[in-house]
Amino acid sequence: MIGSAVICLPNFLGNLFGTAHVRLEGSELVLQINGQDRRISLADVKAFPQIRKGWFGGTYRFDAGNQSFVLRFLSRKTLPALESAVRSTIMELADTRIQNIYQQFETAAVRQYLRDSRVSALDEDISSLLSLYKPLQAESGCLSAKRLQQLNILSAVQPLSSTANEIRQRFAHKQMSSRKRFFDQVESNPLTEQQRLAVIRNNDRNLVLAAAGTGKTSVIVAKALDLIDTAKAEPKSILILAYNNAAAKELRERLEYRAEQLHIQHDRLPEIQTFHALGRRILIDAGITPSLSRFAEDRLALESWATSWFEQAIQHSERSLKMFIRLLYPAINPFDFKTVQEYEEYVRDNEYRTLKGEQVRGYQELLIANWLYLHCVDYEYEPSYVSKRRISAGFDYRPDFHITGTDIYLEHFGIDRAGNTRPGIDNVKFQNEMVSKRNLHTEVGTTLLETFHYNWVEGTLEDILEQHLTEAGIKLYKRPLDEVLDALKDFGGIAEGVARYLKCLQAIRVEQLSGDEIFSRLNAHNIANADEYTDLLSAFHNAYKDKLLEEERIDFDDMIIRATTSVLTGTYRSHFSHILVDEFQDISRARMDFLNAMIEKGPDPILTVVGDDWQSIYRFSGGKLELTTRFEEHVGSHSLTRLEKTFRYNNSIAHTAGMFVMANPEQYKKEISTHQIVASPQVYLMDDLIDGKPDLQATTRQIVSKILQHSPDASIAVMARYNYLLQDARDYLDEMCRNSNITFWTFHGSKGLEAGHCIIIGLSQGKLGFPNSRKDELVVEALLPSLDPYLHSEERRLFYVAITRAKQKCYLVADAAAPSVFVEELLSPSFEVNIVSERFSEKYRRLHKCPSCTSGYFKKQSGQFGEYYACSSGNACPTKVRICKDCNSPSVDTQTHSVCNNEDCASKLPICPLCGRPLHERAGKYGKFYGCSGYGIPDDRCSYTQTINERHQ
Ligand SMILES: Nc1ncnc2c1ncn2[C@@H]1O[C@H](COP(=O)(O)OP(=O)(O)OP(=O)(O)O)[C@@H](O)[C@H]1O
Repeated sequence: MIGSAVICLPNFLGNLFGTAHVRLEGSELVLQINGQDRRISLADVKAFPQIRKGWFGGTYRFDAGNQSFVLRFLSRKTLPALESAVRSTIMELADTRIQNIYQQFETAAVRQYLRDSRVSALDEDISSLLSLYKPLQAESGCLSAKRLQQLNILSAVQPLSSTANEIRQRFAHKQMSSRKRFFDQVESNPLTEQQRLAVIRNNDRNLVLAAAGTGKTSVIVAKALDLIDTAKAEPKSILILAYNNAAAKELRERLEYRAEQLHIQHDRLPEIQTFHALGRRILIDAGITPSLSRFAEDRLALESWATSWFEQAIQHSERSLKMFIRLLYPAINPFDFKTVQEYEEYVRDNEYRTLKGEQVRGYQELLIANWLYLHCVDYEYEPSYVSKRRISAGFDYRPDFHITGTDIYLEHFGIDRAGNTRPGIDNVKFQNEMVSKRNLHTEVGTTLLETFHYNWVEGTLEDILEQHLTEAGIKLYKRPLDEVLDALKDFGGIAEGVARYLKCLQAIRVEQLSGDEIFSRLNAHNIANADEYTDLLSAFHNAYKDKLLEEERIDFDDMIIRATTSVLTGTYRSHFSHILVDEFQDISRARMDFLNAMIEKGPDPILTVVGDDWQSIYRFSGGKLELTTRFEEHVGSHSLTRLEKTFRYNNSIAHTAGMFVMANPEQYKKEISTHQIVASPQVYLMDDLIDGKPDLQATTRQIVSKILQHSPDASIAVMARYNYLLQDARDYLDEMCRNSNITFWTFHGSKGLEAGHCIIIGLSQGKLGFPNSRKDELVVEALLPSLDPYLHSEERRLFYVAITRAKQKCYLVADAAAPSVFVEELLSPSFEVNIVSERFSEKYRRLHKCPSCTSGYFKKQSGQFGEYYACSSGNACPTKVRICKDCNSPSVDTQTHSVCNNEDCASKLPICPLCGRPLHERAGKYGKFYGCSGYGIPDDRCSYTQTINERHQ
């Protein structure tokens, strides 16, 4: 019986101090303190109350809820009756309490996947229940057999923090069998065990980590339908977020089709939205009518607005114009390169164009050229010197600048104040060459003006130029601003700057950077002129925001940012209890903030994200890979499910692509198994040569016709890093496309697609090669989400995406003379690539290897004077190479001979040590001798001669 009114009064001391009395009313203990009643439910007490009788009366102590109570100076006479009544009431409550807690446990951990957020509260309840009733287990008759059993179960699972995983496994195991029929039928093929687990696991946060072709879409479809089929969630409370419209459409179609197969009605399907569409709807719900700016969808309109903004900004202000010119190219300091290779690759892959439009070697040359142009000084860059005289072996003397119409030359020497050269350059040799150049000018009677790297470092380069030229009698005038602006437009400088600053704007918007943050990011990346860039970018960003405000429009970033604010401020209330996100590896900071707001303000939702860290390729639009690779750190505790069985491609493609992408230690390690098993490599490496000459068109056509010959219905994708290569391919394959299934994808555009055969072209080194390693994007790079430090990490993932589009065979077409570094990596036997072309053999590669550059190879080119070899390091390479007259291989100049690189030929052509022209055998009155072939050249006659065995002049 509950409800005997028992009262325990204070004793005389209690009365004196005005202490409480305690009474039991039903299942409530009422403490009367200072005339006020305080009611405590005995269903909340954590342990039996303790009484103590002392000299000054009884003490009553108990814990309830989160509070402990100690009542003193109680009447010793009435205390035992109260204690016994309270004790019996607690015992009478045992049945209900055990049942309640057990039910809570059952609901949270047996009928559902145990959520992390439930563990600690449940653990606490179970632990107080056990401490209260466990000791009474032995007292016969106290508890029913059922309650005893429940108590035992609760005792066995305690503490939940340790047993949670086992409990979850048991749950998953049971679901596997009870939901087998569903899992077998929900997709066109039975789900794999991993896919089933991804559906079953409904922790607060769930990460489904997949690889290409492992059925991520299948998992999302199955998970949504499972929630509906089991009535775990109302369709309206499920939200699926797709990366873009195309992905949302595909998901919608697949979901509708599968739902139909399962007889789930069309109106019982969840919402599939892109982040933007949802953001827009939230804003509408919150009473804001968002009109999308035309800039968001019309790239040309944005470019044209940005172009006129920059033109306006610079055409009336000399300061702004100069700043624009100065910032157009990154101020790279050659002394900052740690290795020669780094420097060579930098020169190879980057372009500095002067206001006159010519390409120069580096930033300091650019400054000089532009300074001359701005001061109306006509010049030629790296002209042939009046004499073909050599300064060093294999290299004609070409001074940096010649002032047109004069005999004045300008050399910019790369040394610091102490006379040191940049790392990797032989200091002594360089100093000797400087002396030789000076001597040559003296000998020939030309004027040499000198500037130095340290002038630039000290900020005096332009002053010194002015001083030298004035002293040399050159008149300097300021070129009118409109002429300079026209020059900028003519060589594409404005367009180049605008394109880059628009990328910066995108990064600033998506990362939501303030002016201070822009500056600190640029600074952290050692960008020279960071303060000027910050001013320029902040002004550009403000102008953009003003433009949107003026037109009362928003852009895509606003949609998400403002929707997040609506969720956080409560103007929009989220009703989604399950949020599923596709392509999580490319999620941006702004999108994650939006998700966090939906979680914080929503009805305790479960978040499931599906992604593949190997396929994260959208950093340029804000993709923050670390949210996936460091999920625990950023998002919190979660259940992880890996999808490692791929249905798209065979073990050969999986092995090559997987090993390649995992070379970066920052990527998750995965063991990919494949549905299709083949015995031989299906990734083929071919060169682009036809009859020994590079011919990409003919090579691609040849591969396509071979594929069609074997399987006329084959689906073929021609893929490249850049669109322009595909544009060409579309043209030259036009005819073949008419009767066959050929598509053209950029690597980025191929995401989510597949074809039987993939032909990957453009795998060369260089500026438009792959991987892309241009430094002019440094400012953009600094503003984008941080990148893992592994070299070319994003481009590596891009290559992984490209290779894994192929279901059967993947053909890599590379420039054998200067293959992409990725192709060089794939040459290692551990990749098991089928190397079709012998041009990739060690011997052939040695034959084309440039002896002066670390990663340069000689490539045959055609020019107005016929064919010639050039080193792939471009401007960075000082080597002079000719075509060997005996075997057509590259032949490299030394001081006295041009020596064929082909070890089987080893032909040696004697050349003139003074001017590098070939020596011809001649007959004289003292016998045969070699004479320089430059003897008959009127303007630069070289009369060098040499006896056949012994040299003399
Ligand atoms: N359990 C399965 N059994 C057989 N085939 C499956 C299974 N799950 C998915 N597939 C098939 O595998 C192919 C790839 O699936 P899906 O498009 O979902 O992969 P994905 O992981 O999204 O690929 P990617 O990341 O490359 O875009 C589809 O043709 C799909 O039907």
